Amino acid sequence: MGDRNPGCELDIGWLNNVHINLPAIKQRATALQSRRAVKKEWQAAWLLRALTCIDLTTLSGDDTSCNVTRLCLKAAHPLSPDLLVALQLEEISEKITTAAVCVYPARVKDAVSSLKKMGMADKIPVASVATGFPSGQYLLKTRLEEIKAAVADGASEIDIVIDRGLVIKHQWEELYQEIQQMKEACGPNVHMKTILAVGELGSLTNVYKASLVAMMAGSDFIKTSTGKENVNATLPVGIVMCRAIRDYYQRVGYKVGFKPAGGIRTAKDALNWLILMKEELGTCWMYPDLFRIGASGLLGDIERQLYHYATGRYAAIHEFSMG
Ligand SMILES: O=C[C@H](O)COP(=O)(O)O
Repeated sequence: MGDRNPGCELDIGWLNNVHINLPAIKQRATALQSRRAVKKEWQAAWLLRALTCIDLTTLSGDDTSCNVTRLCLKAAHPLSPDLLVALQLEEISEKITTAAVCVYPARVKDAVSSLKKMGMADKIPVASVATGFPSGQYLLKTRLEEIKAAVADGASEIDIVIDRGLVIKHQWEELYQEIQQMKEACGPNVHMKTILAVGELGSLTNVYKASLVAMMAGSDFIKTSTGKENVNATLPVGIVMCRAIRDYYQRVGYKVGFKPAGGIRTAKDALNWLILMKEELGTCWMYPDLFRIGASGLLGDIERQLYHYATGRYAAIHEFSMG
């Protein structure tokens, strides 16, 4: 990924000048899904692009070094050799990896050592969730320590969660300061993605304001959800966050990345998110330096659709090495 977002002063006036037109956002989300059809070789190319933007994730209570190793193997070799041949991609197979792996802080060492053993540590970054994921309901001191520990163990990307209470109570100054401290805890070389947990923020207006505060405080990416809320990544929320990113870019001059995450399971979902990026932010936001999809269960369906494109038939999900 490129430079880090320097952030800017907290601008409360900007926050107070926000109006979200809910029916228009919903209409736009519906239109995005129906207007643009990506078919045949274009669909295969878009699915490959989506694959390279995935933060391949495991965030389960029963994660062990074994399934983290398997995750890393899958991230490094997401498509089977047969499928790569069928797609005529064998010559560039080393370029076809997921964007990162994403794990709990306690599993960072496992992921780093697995990738090192595969010779992929320089190519696939390890992202760690942190700051009391998924709730964020821990003392700030503990949350900051968690970031530092994950970085010390080798994480080069940190996905922080915010304290949703600060958004619900409109404590923008406190939110700004907490995120700034988290950025500082990440150190100079680590990219920070800020998870807003949009399903718990109460309104799209709050989503827009929280997006702006997160960017003003220096977040390199803003991310929709932890995957653990009742409502996770939805297109209306994505539109609002992308417009906040666009507004921030126009005013501050820095391109912040976007990561939808939570409940993204199908190739069609992935295409819809890519369409949203293209239409709302433009093609430069369709690459892993500015776009990630956080997903634990998406890769299997992308593989399945690519298999169908290459062979004309569908394979069962269990025919692939990991769904
Ligand atoms: O950060 C990524 C999310 O936790 C993934 O959510 P998911 O398991 O619903 O794909």
